[in-house]
Amino acid sequence: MNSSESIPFADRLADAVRRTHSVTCVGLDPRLDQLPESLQKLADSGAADAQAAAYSQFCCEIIDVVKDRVACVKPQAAFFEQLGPAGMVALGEVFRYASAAGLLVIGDAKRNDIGSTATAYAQAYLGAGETSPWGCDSLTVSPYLGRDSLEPFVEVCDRRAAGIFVLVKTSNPGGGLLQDRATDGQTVYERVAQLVTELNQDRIGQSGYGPVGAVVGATYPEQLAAMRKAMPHSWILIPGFGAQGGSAKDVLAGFDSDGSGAIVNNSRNLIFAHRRAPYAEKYGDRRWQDAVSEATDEMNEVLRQRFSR
Ligand SMILES: O=c1ccn([C@@H]2O[C@H](COP(=O)(O)O)[C@@H](O)[C@H]2O)c(=O)[nH]1
Repeated sequence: MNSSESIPFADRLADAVRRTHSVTCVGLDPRLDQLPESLQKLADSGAADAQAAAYSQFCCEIIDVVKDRVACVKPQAAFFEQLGPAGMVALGEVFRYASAAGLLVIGDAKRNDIGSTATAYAQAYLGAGETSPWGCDSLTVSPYLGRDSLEPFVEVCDRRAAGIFVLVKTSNPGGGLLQDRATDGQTVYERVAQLVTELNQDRIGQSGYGPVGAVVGATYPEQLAAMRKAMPHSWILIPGFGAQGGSAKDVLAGFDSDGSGAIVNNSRNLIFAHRRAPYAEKYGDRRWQDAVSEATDEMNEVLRQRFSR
């Protein structure tokens, strides 16, 4: 975990992308009804702790499959929180397992609050040792409470060589209701991007990127291109690829001219590949790990080919 790391998160991510030749981020979003049958059986009793154990095993097996294929994973806290305390224990297991496997961990919990409470969230997810049950390398955060709510996260990033991804232009169809509102000649998401850039100032590492990254959806390719230009020193986490309709062509504009600066998340279409064509026919439920492996290789390849054109 980041506790013993002194290399900034942004530089570690750049290294990991270079080493793995992959910009894929595997989203760990376990859903009981989509798990392979063998794991659904583990949760047969319906008890939260049995389901949490199934989620933990599922995610850890995925980590085993993808650890040498991708730079990072993004466990989605919601699916674990849904199970209460047992789920949160499982989430911690997944964070630690991924980290021990050498993957960078992006906790997707979209946290934030007023400054003093934000500090507690930051220490919880990005802190180290006894102050942090989670110790992720980075965390998704909401900008909605303003600059003073983001600063505590940035301070913990400075101390722990961690990173954050601020929600700038989200992938969901309804995000525009607030994010696209224009005031003082700019949209809300453009203003958030400006804030991201301001917070990164004086924090740029050797890779050319700072600890304050941004979330911009693959489902808005034009805005993604504009956001790439607006935040030249931020890593962009691009969700919305695959199940939400985003394609390799759509994400291209999120990258810098040398192919760096962005990672593309795919959750359902990778981790439940055994349920969809062509992998369902080929591997079925019993060889679900092979389906994850091939789907991940395919995503890597599709993105590499796009860059080489
Ligand atoms: O704008 C956003 C921000 C976060 N997400 C999260 O990413 C994954 C997407 O899952 P898929 O199965 O690949 O659609 C999920 O955890 C979302 O909460 C997002 O989709 N859009």
